Amino acid sequence: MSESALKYLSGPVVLLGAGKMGGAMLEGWLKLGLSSDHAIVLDPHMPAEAAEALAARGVSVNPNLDTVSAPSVILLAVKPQVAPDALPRVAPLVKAGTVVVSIMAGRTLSFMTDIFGADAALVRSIPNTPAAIGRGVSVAVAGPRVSAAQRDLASALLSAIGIVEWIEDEALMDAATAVSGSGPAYAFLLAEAMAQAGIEAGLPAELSHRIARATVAGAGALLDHSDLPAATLRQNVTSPGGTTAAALAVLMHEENGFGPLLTAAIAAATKRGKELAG
Ligand SMILES: NC(=O)c1ccc[n+]([C@@H]2O[C@H](COP(=O)([O-])OP(=O)(O)OC[C@H]3O[C@@H](n4cnc5c(N)ncnc54)[C@H](OP(=O)(O)O)[C@@H]3O)[C@@H](O)[C@H]2O)c1
Ligand code: PRO
Repeated sequence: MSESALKYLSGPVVLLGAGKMGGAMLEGWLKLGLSSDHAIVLDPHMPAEAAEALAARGVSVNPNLDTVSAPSVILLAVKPQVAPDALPRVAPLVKAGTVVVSIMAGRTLSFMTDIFGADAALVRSIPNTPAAIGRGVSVAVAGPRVSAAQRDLASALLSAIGIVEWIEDEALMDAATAVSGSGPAYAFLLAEAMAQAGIEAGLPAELSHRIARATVAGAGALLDHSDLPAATLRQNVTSPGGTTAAALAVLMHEENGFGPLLTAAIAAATKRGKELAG
């Protein structure tokens, strides 16, 4: 039900918050066939130029809410911290048949139920920024009122920006957010840190940045194209007694290596997700 789900919606898709992630999702939907006259963006401080560019493509930007007909979907893409102010404004738009999909980190189905009511069909999800090139990863959990058709529609909206993994247990969402939601930042940090380390090892700065970036990107592409486990791809780089083995002895140190460091980082992100729950 992917493309046709977006092409033949009965009501509009309302996007609350057209920032980095919401904006990338809107682009994905329009590319996959959502008619622009079925797209409504609510983002009160959007720069005039961006609002005009969307309006020129037929998207309705910040219309009077009284003129909005029963939405098929409302996608909540504001920051979790502004949710208590921003969400009640769209609550009256929720009608029978509307599915509300959140991409807010931390904010729980229970938090949304308090705003939209116990009868509302609610999905909590977490995408990531490779969504901007259609390579996102989204993890999603459906609330009890979500019908099979609404789950398919939420899947179609999230599939427009990459792959979707549905889970049944909402308690896993903060850890999933820490791994895939925040995860691209860890990979970008790896490229930054490798470039800096190369400079400290004597490489000219520009060369170091270029080869570190291309190496992280190339390794990601190889991981994507290969059927081999990541550990095998790593072993394929590692000649016995060679240079990689010397580096990995540092990076795979049981106490101070990458493993315990990432475990601590992901625990910190998971904890922050719980704090944002509200
Ligand atoms: N970025 C990520 O990697 C990522 C990944 C997964 C999930 N998320 C989630 O996605 C959500 C958005 O994150 P983001 O990175 O896209 O942030 P962002 O770029 O700041 O986007 C949020 C947008 O909402 C707008 N906004 C603020 N108050 C609003 C209101 N009352 N009504 C409507 N729009 C309002 C903001 O406008 P102003 O700039 O004018 O305030 C901004 O355009 C967050 O909940 C985050 O947890 C983000
Ligand atoms: N970006 C959001 C944050 O940092 C959610 C996951 C990625 O909170």
